[in-house]
Amino acid sequence: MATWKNLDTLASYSELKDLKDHVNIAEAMSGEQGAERVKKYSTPMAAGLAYNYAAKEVDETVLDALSKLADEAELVEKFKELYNGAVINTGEKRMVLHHLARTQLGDPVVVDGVDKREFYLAQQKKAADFADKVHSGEITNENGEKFTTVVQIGIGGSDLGPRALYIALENWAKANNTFKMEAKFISNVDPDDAAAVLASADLAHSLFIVVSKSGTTLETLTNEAFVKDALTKAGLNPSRHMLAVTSETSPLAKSDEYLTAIFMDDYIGGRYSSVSGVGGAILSLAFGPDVFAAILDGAAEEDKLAANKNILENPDMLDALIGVYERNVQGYPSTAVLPYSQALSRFPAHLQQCDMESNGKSVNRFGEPVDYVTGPVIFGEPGTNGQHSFYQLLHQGTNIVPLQFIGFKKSQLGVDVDIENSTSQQKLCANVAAQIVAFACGKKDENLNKNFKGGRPSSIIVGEELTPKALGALLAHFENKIMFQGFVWNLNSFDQEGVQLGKVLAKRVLAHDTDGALKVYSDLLDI
Ligand SMILES: O=P(O)(O)OC[C@H]1O[C@H](O)[C@H](O)[C@@H](O)[C@@H]1O
Repeated sequence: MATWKNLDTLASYSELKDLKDHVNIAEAMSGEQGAERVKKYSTPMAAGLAYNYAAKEVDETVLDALSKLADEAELVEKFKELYNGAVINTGEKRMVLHHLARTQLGDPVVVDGVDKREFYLAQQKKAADFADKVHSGEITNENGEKFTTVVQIGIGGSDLGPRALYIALENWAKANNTFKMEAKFISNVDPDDAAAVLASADLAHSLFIVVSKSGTTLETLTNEAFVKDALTKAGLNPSRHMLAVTSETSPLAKSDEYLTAIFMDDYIGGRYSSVSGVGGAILSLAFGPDVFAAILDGAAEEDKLAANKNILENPDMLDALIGVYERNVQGYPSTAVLPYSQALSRFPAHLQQCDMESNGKSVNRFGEPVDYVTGPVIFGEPGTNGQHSFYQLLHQGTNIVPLQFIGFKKSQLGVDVDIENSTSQQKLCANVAAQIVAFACGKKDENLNKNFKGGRPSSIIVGEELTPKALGALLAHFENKIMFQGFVWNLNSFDQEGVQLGKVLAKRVLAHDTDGALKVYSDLLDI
């Protein structure tokens, strides 16, 4: 059994702290030495991706210290306990089994006589069979016409991951003839969200997936009622247009108002649920079950790498440890995720939930306050758009923000033009290469307003093309990174008590049970 200790009790952490400002990245990345680093500091990921950390503030000494930290914090042992079914989510007293939805890394995990791997596979099959029947026209609307659009109703983990993955593969599926149905998403309780999506959809040919693990989320239940109302007003029978993805114990599971219900369980957290029916139903309907299976394959391959004890061969753990060094030793407050791929436009938003809801905590897994900083603020936008927006601060602002670039050699659609001797794809890739060096090395200028200090660390995940498998690997990489960081910080990364208070107060406002500032704000907003 691994022992769970606070980071500041570990000897290897004291050693690591002595290495503050150990590497001058501006120097290290200049000239021949820089060229050597780019070749050397790269480790393979799944699906042909590579994690290149040449522009991070590391060298052999820092890597050695990080390796000692990984060993002392027993990161691989803790991961093993997690996938073998230990109660890692101490706050909710639950196992954490999202890896099991894509691969069996360890022992069978059996609950009440049910093998959980079998359960997840059965639900995947249920989603796949349902999608096949919709595509073949076995399941149709009341007039016997095929459904053409699928709309997911969900929020948080029941929206962000599936939406990011759908957007990531929409063009790829079109280019590879696997595009089956257009997908849309309704998440916000803002009525303009549902109204706008419904106005853009052909209701008679639309399927709606109500996705809520708990089956009690205010926004999702409200939007479900909103959609049912619209369907009824259009003379359609809602129960012929809706399916549910939920826990077997949730109120939605008992309803007979759905075409089918695909189940998840308490052991897959919302923000880790894209690989369950939460992502499986919509992605199988939109692109076909094989595409969803390929995402799972990519994730499974990455998970296997995450079980490797050698940090140089475990890109997820290495990324996590470098992040801890940046946060706890260098004191950087945030991390930017910068995909140079329009297809990944919602991926930073998904990671924002995944990371900040997991590791945005001030008490350890035993409920005791910790004396060190934990999860960073995560934000990001695709490049090159971000360059024309917030990169000014990243280059010359007073805070150093570590950067996580993602780039692909090929575009998904392959439609391009050659202008001034380069294609758009080449221009895109040229920009990411330029940014890494600009951030790391800077440029001296006597005019301080034009001076770039450099010393701004970044890493890049590089791939051939954003395929379903590469996307699965990318998803798992970040999930595993967040998990390892939670282990280092001795947090429970798998509950989210911090979202509760606001919900409780909102209920009081709606029940007109307010006083003090809450009452005045309620009046101000006309509630
Ligand atoms: O899937 P649901 O139960 O509807 O939950 C949807 C979301 O709401 C909660 O407030 C949590 O913050 C999220 O982690 C969760 O993904």
